[in-house]
Amino acid sequence: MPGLTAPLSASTVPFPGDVPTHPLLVIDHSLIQAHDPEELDRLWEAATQLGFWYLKNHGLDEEVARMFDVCAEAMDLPLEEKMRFEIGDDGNLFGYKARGTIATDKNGTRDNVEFLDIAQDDAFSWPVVTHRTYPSVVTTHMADTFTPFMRKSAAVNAIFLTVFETRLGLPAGTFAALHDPARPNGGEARCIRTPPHQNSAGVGAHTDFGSLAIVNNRLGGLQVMPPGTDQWLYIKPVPGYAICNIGDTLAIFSAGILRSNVHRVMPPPGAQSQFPRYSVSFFTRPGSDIRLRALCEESSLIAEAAAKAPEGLYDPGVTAREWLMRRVRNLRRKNREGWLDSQGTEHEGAKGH
Ligand SMILES: O=C(O)CCC(=O)C(=O)O
Ligand SMILES: [Fe+2]
Repeated sequence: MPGLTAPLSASTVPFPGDVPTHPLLVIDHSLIQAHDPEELDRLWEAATQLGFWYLKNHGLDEEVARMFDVCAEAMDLPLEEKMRFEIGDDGNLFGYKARGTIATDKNGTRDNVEFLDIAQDDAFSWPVVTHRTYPSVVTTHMADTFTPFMRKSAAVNAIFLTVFETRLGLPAGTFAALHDPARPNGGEARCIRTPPHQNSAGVGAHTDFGSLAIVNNRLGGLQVMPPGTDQWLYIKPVPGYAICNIGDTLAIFSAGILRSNVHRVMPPPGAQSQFPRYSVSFFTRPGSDIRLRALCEESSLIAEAAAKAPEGLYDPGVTAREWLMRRVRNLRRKNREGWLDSQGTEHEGAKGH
């Protein structure tokens, strides 16, 4: 009966209490800024053990709230308008990624998520276009929503990078130079929308391509597999907390000392599955022309770690741009050759590529 029960909404249906979750370390950004020694130790532990942590007191609440609103509005644009900005199969990532274009497993299962990826370079150079143009809602809200969200998120990540380079024994400013926003780079904001009532992975198991991610979630679905286990654990969204993680390019620069851990996005658990799921992320990535390699000459700690690692693991022989494009190309279903499962069955999409 109307009035007796409050209407269900995504913000009032809680994350269920009976699914396995990971108790991520909680890092207080204001204590990191104040160089609190214990907090710096905890950040280092989080970054090297799991590669994921919660971040509180980050000062991004208003910017993130605006991003959720504007991203929902942008995703509501007609599909044909969004498709004018589709990223295609050549390895580009900035723009719109339609549902069903990425394989979420080796059998080529189609993903069910839409992405809108907006380059940091475009947001920072706005209204000058550095890489490309975007759907109308993004253009309308670049200056009041995307640019401030990215500027603040980039500043948070810049502080993390300073902490990490100190701990790694790198000369001051090494990571700042590798991620200099003044030179073209792969940094971006990403909005993701998953429709309600799904039963397969939205984003398949992956490690992030770049250096650092800040993920903002209201509904569950993000899962992490702790090292040495084969169990997926949910990362429960906590109001006011962002979820931060290390990506592959920081793992490469540090010869694996900083951990880029596997994760995926499943449909929201329990009653939350009846709502569309939105997430708002920011990714810091290296300068496009930076050659990816462990920074052995710059740090004896990294040199020691690299010496123990399998040959070539932290020296992929490509620039950050080539690395990103290769990883994105490999995700697209159209570029995956021979959809062969363990029975040798060829799946749709295999031919002609
Ligand atoms: O939507 C999320 O919670 C995380 C998305 C993610 O892992 C990614 O975009 O790399
Ligand atoms: Fe990710």
